[in-house]
Amino acid sequence: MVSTLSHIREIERVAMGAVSPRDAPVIQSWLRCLHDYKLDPTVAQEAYIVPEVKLREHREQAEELIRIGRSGLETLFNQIAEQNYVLLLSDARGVTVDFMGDPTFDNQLRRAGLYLGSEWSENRAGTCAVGACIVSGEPVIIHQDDHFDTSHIGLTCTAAPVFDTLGALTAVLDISQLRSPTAKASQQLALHLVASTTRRIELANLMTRTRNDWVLRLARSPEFLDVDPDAAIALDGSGRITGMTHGGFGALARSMNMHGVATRDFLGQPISEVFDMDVDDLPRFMRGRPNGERLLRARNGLVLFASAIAPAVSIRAPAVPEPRLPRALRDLSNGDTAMERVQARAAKLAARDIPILIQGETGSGKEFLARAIHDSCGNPGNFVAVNCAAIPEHLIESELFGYTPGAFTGASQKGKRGLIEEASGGTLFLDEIGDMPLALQSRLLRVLSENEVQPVGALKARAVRLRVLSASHRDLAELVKEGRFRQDLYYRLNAATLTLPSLRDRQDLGWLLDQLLRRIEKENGQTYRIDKAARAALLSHDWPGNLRELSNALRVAAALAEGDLIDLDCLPEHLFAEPAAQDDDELRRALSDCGNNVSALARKLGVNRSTIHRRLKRLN
Ligand SMILES: Nc1ncnc2c1ncn2[C@@H]1O[C@H](COP(=O)(O)OP(=O)(O)OP(=O)(O)O)[C@@H](O)[C@H]1O
Repeated sequence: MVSTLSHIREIERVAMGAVSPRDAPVIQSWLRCLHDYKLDPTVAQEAYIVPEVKLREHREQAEELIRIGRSGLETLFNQIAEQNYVLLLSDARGVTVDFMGDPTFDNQLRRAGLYLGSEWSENRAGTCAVGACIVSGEPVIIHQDDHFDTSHIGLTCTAAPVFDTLGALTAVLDISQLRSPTAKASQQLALHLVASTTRRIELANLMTRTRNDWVLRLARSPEFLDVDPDAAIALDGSGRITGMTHGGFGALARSMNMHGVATRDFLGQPISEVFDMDVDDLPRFMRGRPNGERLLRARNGLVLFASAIAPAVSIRAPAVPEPRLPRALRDLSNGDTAMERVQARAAKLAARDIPILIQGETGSGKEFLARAIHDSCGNPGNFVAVNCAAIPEHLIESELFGYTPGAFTGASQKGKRGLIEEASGGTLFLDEIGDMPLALQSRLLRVLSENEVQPVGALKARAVRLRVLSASHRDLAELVKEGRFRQDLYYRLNAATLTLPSLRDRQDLGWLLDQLLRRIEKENGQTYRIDKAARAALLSHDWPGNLRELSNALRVAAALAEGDLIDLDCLPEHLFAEPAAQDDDELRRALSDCGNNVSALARKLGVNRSTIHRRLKRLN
């Protein structure tokens, strides 16, 4: 093994610009350690294990990934345990959230940092496989004195990234040995094993998350098509790519000569842009067909084998077929549990004439959902949205109910059909219903009970047939208690409630961001890219104005973009503002009241754990 001193001298020579025979990823990482993280090669630092409480938080956040990845990890561990490898699954911040190793060596492994809770981010540990993999997004071997810190130069570590279906790096799988042969080539098999395990974890994750989409599996050879494909793509009902196994598809894209194209750029594209097929061809690729018929030609000519799996809702439960979500409701989310529940309930309610109250913070998409329910219910009439807070109080009555010619001073000579009548045969959407004056609440109640409307000044009522959806960001039950909202109207409007999650609690924020950007691209007739830092800033903001705020921020960013690149400079400054100090103190106190248990606090405040973690992170 090399001496500590000669290792330090080598790093110093590289720092001076000397040419080195080491692999490029190693040299790039050494330079980052020196220049970006200002690490000193002469200062050795033992491996860092995060405190128990922190580890619990990291594990809680990675809970689903650990569950999905477990069987792949166990299979891999069984293959490598004989050679005294240990296996580490780290999160995107480099903290080991799952670990498998031989308990006989527990003490040595813990000291070396090959243990649950060890943090292998590059800025803390210097060049290491997990850290270099997080930065580059590529599989990597960091063998013995490739490590920057002399404390780690005995180890050999091989890591590969795990991406979520939208291309964000969510975890790194690493296998390491305390002692290994000197030749780095001895780790090539390890590299192959971790890369194929991450490919399988990504596939399992895609299958779990895209139950409402088609999945197209791709393989270079027919034997592996159904058992261990090279990559998989999820497609929505119109044939657009909604997700993929990024590691596997990246490798396929390279063999299709698509070098330098980020796999994320394929999201939202019609499948016909990449392959010689259309959405209607998908059933042709389903299992049971001879492999010869399941050939798929890429646009560049490469021929692959493809196997299609229809949306799982109709496949997995043939006995009680779940209706596929109507198109308009299907596109509201992608992988957010709370939204999936809202969508499923909305689809069932849309089919019946049941009044629905939609609750949610401002900008969380209440009107968007109401419109989707209207579009799904098949009523031929209009969707008429009335914002009860925006119409001046003295006009609400005439706007809603209409009036007869000359009904009051200033009224039009021709009279006016009210919005309620406009909506007859369709949907009346009463937004901010909590702001409707009490007197009008009684008249509205009569319309709903008797299915007729009496315009101002009219002697006779006219029949109407309405579906009523209403929304409020205020707690209507509370307004009823305070006597500011009629209880009977509340029950009439609120046969069922749908509550939209706020944006900061959504698990599919990255997907929403891409959706909104696609919409802006269409409006502007131009495509955009968001760089890593800007994307991270967008993903970590709290979004008090929810989807409206995000959509506006992206519109401004697109306008400010140099060419097609959206970077930090294009984002509104308030995105980087810190929360008020008073809020921070309150949060600390609330956490301490809950015995420093994040889950308990999240339950108490009615938000996701990730929201609390994000705020705590900002508090440091
Ligand atoms: N699921 C979605 N996908 C894409 N865009 C959405 C989605 N939901 C809402 N939006 C967009 O977000 C913005 C705000 O949505 P919307 O007006 O429906 O919110 P709201 O909750 O009704 O707001 P408010 O409380 O102010 O009335 C709109 O521009 C809408 O197009």
